[in-house]
Amino acid sequence: MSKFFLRKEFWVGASPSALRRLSPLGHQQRLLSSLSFATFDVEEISGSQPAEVHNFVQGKWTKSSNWNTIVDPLNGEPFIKVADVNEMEIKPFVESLSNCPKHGLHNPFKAPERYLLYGDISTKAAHMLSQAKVSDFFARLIQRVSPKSYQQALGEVYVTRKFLENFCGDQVRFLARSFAVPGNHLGQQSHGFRWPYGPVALVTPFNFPLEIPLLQLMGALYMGNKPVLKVDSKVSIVMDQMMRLLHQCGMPVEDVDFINSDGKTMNKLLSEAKPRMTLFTGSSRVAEKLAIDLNGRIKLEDAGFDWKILGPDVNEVDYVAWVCDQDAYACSGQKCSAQSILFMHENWAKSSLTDKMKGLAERRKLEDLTIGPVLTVTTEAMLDHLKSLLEIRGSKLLFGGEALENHSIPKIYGALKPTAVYVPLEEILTEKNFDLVTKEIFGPFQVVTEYKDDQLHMVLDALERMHAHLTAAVVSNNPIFLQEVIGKSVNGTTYAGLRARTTGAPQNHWFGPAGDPRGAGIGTPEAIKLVWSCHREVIYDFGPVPRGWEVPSST
Ligand SMILES: N[C@@H](CCC=O)C(=O)O
Repeated sequence: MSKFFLRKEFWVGASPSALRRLSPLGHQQRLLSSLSFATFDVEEISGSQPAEVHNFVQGKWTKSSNWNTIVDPLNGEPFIKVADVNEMEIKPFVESLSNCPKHGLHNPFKAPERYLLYGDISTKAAHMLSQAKVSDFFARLIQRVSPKSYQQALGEVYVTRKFLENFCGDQVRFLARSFAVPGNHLGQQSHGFRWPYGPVALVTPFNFPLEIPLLQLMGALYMGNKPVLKVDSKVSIVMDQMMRLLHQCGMPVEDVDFINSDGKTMNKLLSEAKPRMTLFTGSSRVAEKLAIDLNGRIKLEDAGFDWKILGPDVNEVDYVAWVCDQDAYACSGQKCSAQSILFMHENWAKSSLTDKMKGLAERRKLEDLTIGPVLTVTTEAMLDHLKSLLEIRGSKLLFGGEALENHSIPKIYGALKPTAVYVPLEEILTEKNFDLVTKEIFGPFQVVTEYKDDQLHMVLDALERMHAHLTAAVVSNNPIFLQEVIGKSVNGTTYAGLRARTTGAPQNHWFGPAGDPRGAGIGTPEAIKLVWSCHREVIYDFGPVPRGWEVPSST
């Protein structure tokens, strides 16, 4: 088949056969019947055969009076119908959440067998995800709604599976491990327990349709909470199918509610059902609003204007250029961990690094989704931002800076070539430019700058002035340099060393912002315990009362 035909077929409607070619399983049949949990064949979803996303509440799948139509990000065809709950329809969700007591569905003193149940559910779900046809189903479904390369989508499924494997067997109960401290007298001992919040809410974004909601959802459940889950409607189809898989793996149907609605309805649900804790992953703007609306009962994994600093020691230029390319442009830059600014030591600036980055960026193509639609920023907005940056004295376009061509990505979404713009460090730091330069563009866009040895303090000043502190990379094997930068910065997930990156945190790395008491984490046992449980201390004091004890004088 000619290249031309492939390309054309791609834009005219992402036909099932063209889409199938994106997956290495290729023409191997994905029989719907062989995926007992799935309600559609992922390759067949199209304008003429739209898939449906339902809600799940009080143990049942439900529809609603309104349907929200999601368009195919590759061709604008309305291809998914989401049952959209409106403000008049939230009652069952409010009741369901309100039925869960503050002490949760389980805790160390109540239904401890449920810790084991969740170990079993994790074992089964991990096993299902380890089957090629199941992981392919989810990888392709992710690609359909949040376009990224097959490898990136499969990576998301892999992280999810590994996470589930980490919490098989007794590992869920070990999350609720308590400790004891001897008391002051015989019979007294203090015990610290991990306690659930009870009814909780979980709101997750479009960019990791499986990894973020699943990891957080399971964390919430492991610790004994009852969550209501809301995923960005553009991608909630993925968790609709995952919920079905979890039910098959033995998850009690009363344990999780799943709602699709607009933000206003969700806000109403939260204010009426009063979850004891809400985990929000998404934009800082919404995060700040929710923090007020929910009186601070919230944990956040919000935006990141994530930085990478290349230290004075230049080594492995090809490798470092490749990591920069992945960090800035994989998933079209739509990772909260994406590299937004690169501070290069002048030694790197003299190397071939930026040329190599340009070469790598130019390899990316829409055909395999190594570059693709930007779901929350339009092409125009990205080009306008670029224009404003190019007005700064001394700035220049390094590469990209143009809209993608020959595509049918709808206008509501962005389509930009991987872009890097150089802005001088002195200019970044000015009062006038700082906010502009450090504005996060959730797309394939990065700022590059350069510093000299005696300007490291200016780089550190820039880090100090930034607002979000999610991921960071310090690319150097010089321990003194690393010490200086790590000691004077705060980002929650910081990679250090020649192979440092900002993205691609697997389930075994804590991932989350630091420097904010509301900061949440995802992935590790520590993240689960911090986000989804609180400390409860039970102080046993059995006696005996000392022989001969007498009532003392009042104090
Ligand atoms: N593992 C993903 C982030 C998941 C977000 O919570 C990354 O490293 O970009």
